[in-house]
Amino acid sequence: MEKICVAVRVRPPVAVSQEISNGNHWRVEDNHISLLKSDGTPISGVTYAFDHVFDESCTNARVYELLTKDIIHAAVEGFNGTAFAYGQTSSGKTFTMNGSETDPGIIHRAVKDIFNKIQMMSDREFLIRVSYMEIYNEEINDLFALENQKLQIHESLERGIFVAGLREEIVNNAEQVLELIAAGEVNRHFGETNMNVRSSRSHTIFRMVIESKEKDNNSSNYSCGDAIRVSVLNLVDLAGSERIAKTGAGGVRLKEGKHINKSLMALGNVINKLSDSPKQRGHIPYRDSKLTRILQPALGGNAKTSIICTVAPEEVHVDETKGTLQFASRAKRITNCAQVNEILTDAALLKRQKLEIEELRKKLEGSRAEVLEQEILKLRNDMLKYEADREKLEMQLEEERKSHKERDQRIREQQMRIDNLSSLVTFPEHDRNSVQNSGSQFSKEEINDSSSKEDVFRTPSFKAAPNAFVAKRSNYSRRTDYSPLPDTLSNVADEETWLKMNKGYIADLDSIQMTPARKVQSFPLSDMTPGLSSDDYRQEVENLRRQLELITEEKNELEEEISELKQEASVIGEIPQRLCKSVANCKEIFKDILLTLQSFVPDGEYSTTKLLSSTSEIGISLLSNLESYLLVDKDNHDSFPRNDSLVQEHCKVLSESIRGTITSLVASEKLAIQNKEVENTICSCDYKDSTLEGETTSKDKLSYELDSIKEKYNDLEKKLDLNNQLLEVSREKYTSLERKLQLLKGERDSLLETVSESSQKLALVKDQKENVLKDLNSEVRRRKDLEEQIKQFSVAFASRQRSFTSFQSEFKSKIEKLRSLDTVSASKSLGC
Ligand SMILES: Nc1ncnc2c1ncn2[C@@H]1O[C@H](COP(=O)(O)OP(=O)(O)OP(=O)(O)O)[C@@H](O)[C@H]1O
Repeated sequence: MEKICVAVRVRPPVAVSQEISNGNHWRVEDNHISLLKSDGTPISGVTYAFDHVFDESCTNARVYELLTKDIIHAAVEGFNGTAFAYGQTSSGKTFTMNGSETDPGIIHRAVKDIFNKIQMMSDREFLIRVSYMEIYNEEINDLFALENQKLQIHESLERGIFVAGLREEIVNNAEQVLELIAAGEVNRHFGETNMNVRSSRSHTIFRMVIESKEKDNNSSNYSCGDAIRVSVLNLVDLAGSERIAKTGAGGVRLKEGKHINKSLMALGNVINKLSDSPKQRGHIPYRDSKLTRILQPALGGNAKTSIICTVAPEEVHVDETKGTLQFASRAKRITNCAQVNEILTDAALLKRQKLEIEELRKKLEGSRAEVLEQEILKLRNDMLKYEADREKLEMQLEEERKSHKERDQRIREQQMRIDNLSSLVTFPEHDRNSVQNSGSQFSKEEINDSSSKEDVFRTPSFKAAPNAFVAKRSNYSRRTDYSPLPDTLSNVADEETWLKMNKGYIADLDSIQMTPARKVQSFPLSDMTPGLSSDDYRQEVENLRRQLELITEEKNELEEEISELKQEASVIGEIPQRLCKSVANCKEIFKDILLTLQSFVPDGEYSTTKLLSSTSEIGISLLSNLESYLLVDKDNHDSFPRNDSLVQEHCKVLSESIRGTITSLVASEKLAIQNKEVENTICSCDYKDSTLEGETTSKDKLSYELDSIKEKYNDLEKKLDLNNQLLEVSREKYTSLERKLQLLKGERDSLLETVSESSQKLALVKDQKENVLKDLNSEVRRRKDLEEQIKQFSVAFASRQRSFTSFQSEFKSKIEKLRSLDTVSASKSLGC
């Protein structure tokens, strides 16, 4: 694991635009860069440290030497490498990557350096392919072939991420490459903005694929000439982030600027995520832009990477410069895991073993007897070890076979479970109907929608198992004109897989893993299919099952709540009926009261009769109104709360008018009494006793009736109050019920969402399962090949054993001869 190398380069304060060139505001000291106050002292807290910080006087040669050279050399040795320039517009990215006539840039120097280094490596032969592309407005164009526009990014097991249809030129020397680059530059999108007269309007990626293998010189060493190293070197000149206001972009420039900023933001997001600790990291959004997708192996993957962040020193750019420095700080935290991408073929392995045997044979021939004996012993031991290894391998194979069978079985079981879950997740038709009938808010559209979604999820999109970012080249020697075009576009690995793949692992190719001499590490099966191991798979299905149980529980609870709500609604529905009844009672009582009152009115008292009859009319009409409102409310729940205030108003009017009537009646009563008193004084004394007695009786009767009326009135008022209270309570209940209903609706929606998510997950699991099945099939095929190879090895071992036995007997006889010679010479010397 190694950190990405990050450097910052400050451009000289050139007058790109007269009004914005106003001096230097940054100080560079060693590998630090600080923002200065107006008095030239550094502002505390605005100092950044990087692997290198280059000031304005620094040349491209120095930048190359310190930052990029190692990566270039490593690429020749078989490591993937990426160098890219990042920074705001006009900060010097293109200058750094392409350079000038007098000071060539990184690309130029890298190309020359690669060919120089190759020349020095006389023991290896190289095949170099170059390509040059640009990402313009989120479209990939081939800079070597104008007709290749809008190219697509693909990912395959063999080649990792690649741009399909991109022209690759096989090159033999640096001059040829530089000519090709110059031709490609012509096709690049440049444009003039307020900030830069020649502003790059696209991201460009110059790519070199370096393949090498040892020269076949039949030397008797331990190396294996058939091992192939394949490395990819990307040299990237990004378009600059820009503020539309500053660049003055409009029309085409504005559109370009938007695309540039968007893809740079995606790059920033990827860098942000990668700079988090692996636990917090989560999903890395490589797929958010073409740029991040292409640079994926260089960002947190199997590559050595350097970033040069260019900044403009002027005060007007301070904010952008700070942004660039923050980006650089985050990038500094990213670690990559680069490894030599070496591919060992079967031929190479056999050759290596043959060389070893040859070496031993030579040793045996030229050595003394004891040494020979020791060697024979060693050979025998080795052979026994090989035998043991072979047996172990066979046992492993047997175990693999068994586990494969078990896995198969488990997958079948999981499939059944998934099918069951799928059928559970899909609401049964009668459920849907019942929900709809019971006034549930499941709309037809929603149900149709969910069912249509389900159909979509059922279509599996195949994603193949992962592999590493190296091409399988068992037939390499026969295919020097290897074409970058994909064999099939269906085997596209997903992002997480790719991420895992690039954590330093290299492809599992053919049967390489069984060879002890293999340098590179291979994936165990479980690593090859991250997230798809049977345990994970079972876990996933288990989670889904639990989720489904929860959902079913929630659904049941919701149904219970809905039935409770229905009950409450029916109770509320009855309230207006009850109110209606009590109003009808009130009406009757009111009529009675008025009739009684009228019966007390003496004949001829027109005003009182009129008063009473008008009160009766008003009262009865009010009560009838109230009754009719309640009857309407009974059928129409929506109007219920609105009419409530109206009813209260009517009740108020009614009680006031009744109160008024009674007051006027009491007043007329008093008046009648006064009149009577006056009459009494005028009347003769003879009649005094008898009249007084009669009056007292009628007065008592009247006051008794009045009291009973008052009582009835009070009862009526109480009842009205009660009704009002009831109305208030039912209104509150109605509101709370409505609130509950809203909540339930929300819950139901979220439930539907969860169900659809579960369906999605199920579909995903199905996909994964299919992938696992496919993997398993390929695994079976691989196992078969393996078995075949083991057989071949067994045969080879047997023949070797035979040759060793013959060697042994040959050497034994030689030793015997030597011994007899020794004995003869000893006896001769004794005889002498
Ligand atoms: N280190 C440097 N020394 C001298 N001149 C420089 C340096 N860096 C940049 N320049 C000059 O500044 C101007 C803008 O630089 P350049 O075009 O490389 O910027 P850029 O970051 O690539 O801009 P854009 O993103 O708009 O393409 C050019 O004229 C370039 O020659």
